[in-house]
Amino acid sequence: MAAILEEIISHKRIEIKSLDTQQIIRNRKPVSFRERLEASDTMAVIGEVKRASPSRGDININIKPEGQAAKYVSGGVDAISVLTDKNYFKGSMRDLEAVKCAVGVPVLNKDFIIDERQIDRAYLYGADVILLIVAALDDAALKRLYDYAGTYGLESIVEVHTEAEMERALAIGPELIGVNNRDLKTFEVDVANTERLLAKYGDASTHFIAESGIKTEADAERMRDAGASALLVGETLMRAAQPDATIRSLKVPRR
Ligand SMILES: O=C(O)c1ccccc1NCC(=O)[C@H](O)[C@H](O)COP(=O)(O)O
Repeated sequence: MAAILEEIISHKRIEIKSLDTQQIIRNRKPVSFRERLEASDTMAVIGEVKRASPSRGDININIKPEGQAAKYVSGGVDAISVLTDKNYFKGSMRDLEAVKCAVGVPVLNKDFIIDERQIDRAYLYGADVILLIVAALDDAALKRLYDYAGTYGLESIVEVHTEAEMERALAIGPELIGVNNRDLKTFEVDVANTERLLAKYGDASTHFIAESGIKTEADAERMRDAGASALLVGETLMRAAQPDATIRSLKVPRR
């Protein structure tokens, strides 16, 4: 595991000790990102609320998440990702809740999930989708957490960066796989990683989401041509003067 991921996960182990295991009333039906993606004739875009990151430091820390989310929606975003980790990304579950209250599109709880209680919390705060990072989980935990999210009707994006992780992800038959272009060992970002992995695995019956380092319409076209049907975009939108216009430019027609 990359050193930064190891460090984040060891903080998560401490964080989850104080998570409440209260009984959760399952009376909310999550909004499906997969259905929206399948109905779209353009590249789907997940806009991310990302105040800061380990690789970039502060990006836009004083942002109002609900205001940023509203700009994303006016650009036609298909889902909104909210980074809720506090220590490394300066986010919170309150950010996610604020976004959920402000928009109707699916909301992704972007965090480092290693325990069922984090999934309970994601549902409780209004998430529709969660992220499971293959590099942070063994096979048994990956399957267990994937299935557990499904009991709430939450969709999971199963994130990979390497071929070995792709093999492990495909073994559980997920509907959504995120291909991260960021190497967490070096922080190097290269959209060619999606091209490389999808040249080998692009025929699998799943939806591929290209994550990280996407800036321009040309990047979106490259990701589409590689076989991705969605993009996850953080820093570019957080720094954009007009995020709505940037989103429109990334929603390139599907082939
Ligand atoms: O962004 C980081 O520095 C980072 C470091 C360690 C673990 C995860 C990290 N990023 C999470 C993400 O996956 C990105 O926020 C997401 O893919 C958007 O990336 P970008 O468009 O490049 O901001």
